[in-house]
Amino acid sequence: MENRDEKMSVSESWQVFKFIFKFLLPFKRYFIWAFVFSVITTALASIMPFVLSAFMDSYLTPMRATDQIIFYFAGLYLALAIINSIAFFFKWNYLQNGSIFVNQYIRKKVYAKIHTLGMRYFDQKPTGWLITRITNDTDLFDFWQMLFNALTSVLSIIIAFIALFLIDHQIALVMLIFLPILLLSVMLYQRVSTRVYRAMLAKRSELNTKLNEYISGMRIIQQFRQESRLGKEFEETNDEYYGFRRRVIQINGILLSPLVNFLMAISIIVVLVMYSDRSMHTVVAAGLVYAFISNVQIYFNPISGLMDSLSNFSNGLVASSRIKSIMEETEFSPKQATDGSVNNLPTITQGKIEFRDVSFSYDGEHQVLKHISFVVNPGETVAFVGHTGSGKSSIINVFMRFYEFSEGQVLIDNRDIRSYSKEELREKLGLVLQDSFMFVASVTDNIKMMKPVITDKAAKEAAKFVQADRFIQQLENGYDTRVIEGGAAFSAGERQLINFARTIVRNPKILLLDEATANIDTETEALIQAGLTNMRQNRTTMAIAHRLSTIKDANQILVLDKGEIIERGNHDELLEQNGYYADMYRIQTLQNEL
Ligand SMILES: Nc1ncnc2c1ncn2[C@@H]1O[C@H](COP(=O)(O)OP(=O)(O)OP(=O)(O)O)[C@@H](O)[C@H]1O
Repeated sequence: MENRDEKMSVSESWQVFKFIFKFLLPFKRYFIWAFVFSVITTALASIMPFVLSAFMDSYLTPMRATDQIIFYFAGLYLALAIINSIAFFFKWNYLQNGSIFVNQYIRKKVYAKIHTLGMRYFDQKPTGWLITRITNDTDLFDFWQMLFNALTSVLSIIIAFIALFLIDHQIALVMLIFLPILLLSVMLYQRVSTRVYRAMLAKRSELNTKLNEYISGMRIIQQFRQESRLGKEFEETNDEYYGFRRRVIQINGILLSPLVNFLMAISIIVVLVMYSDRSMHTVVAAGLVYAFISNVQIYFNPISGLMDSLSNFSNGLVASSRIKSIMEETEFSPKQATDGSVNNLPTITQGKIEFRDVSFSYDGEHQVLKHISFVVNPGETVAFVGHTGSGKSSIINVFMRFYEFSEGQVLIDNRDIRSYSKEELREKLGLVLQDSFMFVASVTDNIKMMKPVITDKAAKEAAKFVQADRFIQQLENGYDTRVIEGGAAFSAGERQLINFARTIVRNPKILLLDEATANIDTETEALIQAGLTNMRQNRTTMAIAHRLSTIKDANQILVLDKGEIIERGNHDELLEQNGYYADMYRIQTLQNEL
């Protein structure tokens, strides 16, 4: 994706620009006001030297300037300076606020969009890449500022030129010669700086991706002593990033101000030479020379700003093209037929589940589920067993609507799963994964998942129900103990118990247990098996388990192999079949005995 940074065609840039404009429009009034105040400050900057020039030429000769005249000119100059400062204050405020609002708005939109995307999208995008888009790229979305700066720079040049022309049209026309040279330097700067700047941004994105990977994988990194290798890798990327940053500084240092200042110095010399030449034949008013030179400065000064704006503009376009690609992403989370409607939505009352000839692939090429069919009656438990990678979790992924399936039908209470609203499915399907994520909040809030309708009492009851109460009571602050990010201070088993409570407090009709007891030691497991049995009462359950002892009592056990069901029946029936399940069971029993 970063490689897209290299070059954008004109039509691509235009598309991106149109896309950007949609986000800028709601905030246009900030920029219109900023522009109005900017016209005032620019005009005043050009006018103020005239006041001084008039004073210098008319009164700066012996005995001419009376107290009253000095007072009059000083007052006028001061009044203009005050108006200028006030106008500058408003210009600055409108501009900065407008930019902040645009950034805030686009970030909110990108974040909201990400929530509509399906798991398939997240499978493909590194987390660090996404974080960079939402944080850094949205910051580069400062188009109003850039457009504004470019516009006011041009305006400033035009006003200054008019002033020069009014003072002395002959010398003013000579000043025009500098314009193509200035434009050439703008183009040169843009070409050189954009390339380096983009490379720097790409490195920053890479750095974020790496950082995210390192922090999330810290445990494995430490376990396998990867610190020094990854440290070196990080250092290399970091060095490269700072290398590009230094080059950006060097380019700016050489091209941005010094070049423009140098050209300005030459033009001032030209002005002085021309005025000197003129003074040979006629009287040259010093005040006018001062006003002219002041306006020459106003004429040149915006050029560095213009260079900067144009360069930021093209970098912003690249950043925006990446934001655009997220906003136009169509890898949505699977749609429900009832999306958008609020009335007559069906509800799950029984909890009957049926898979009819379901096939599924993550990438559209490799089928990971092939013609899966089974029925689970309300209140019954179906268990999936099989080798690693045989497709057990994929059945749950399909059922949870994390991914769209291509063939067959999934039914709940004899209705197509797509006919239920997302909210109904999230409410009635309780998923317990192998490892559960905990949020930075109290234990109670982690059970309630910040849902206000769930009372503290209900949260505690749920914890008791799944046998989590005992360990929570032993925590320093009991249910009020604050959980640190990810629940790192809890054991995996403790996190799992809280997860059980979190699931059960919502009273789901259907339970999905994906290796739910894998992280719990045998002693704790014995304790919570009772809790799990309670949880399963009056609920339809789909359970995945490697330890067959935990699913012996399931009404139905489906044995999967390479995405197909190869055996089905209850524990006794499967032992009788003497196939794959019976083998697995014998091996596990033997291991336990040993
Ligand atoms: N997000 C994904 N994108 C692409 N392929 C995937 C994805 N998740 C799983 N797979 C592939 O689908 C197949 C089935 O995986 P699944 O996770 O369903 O197996 P499983 O039986 O649950 O395995 P385990 O017991 O190890 O959890 C595997 O070949 C796996 O590589």
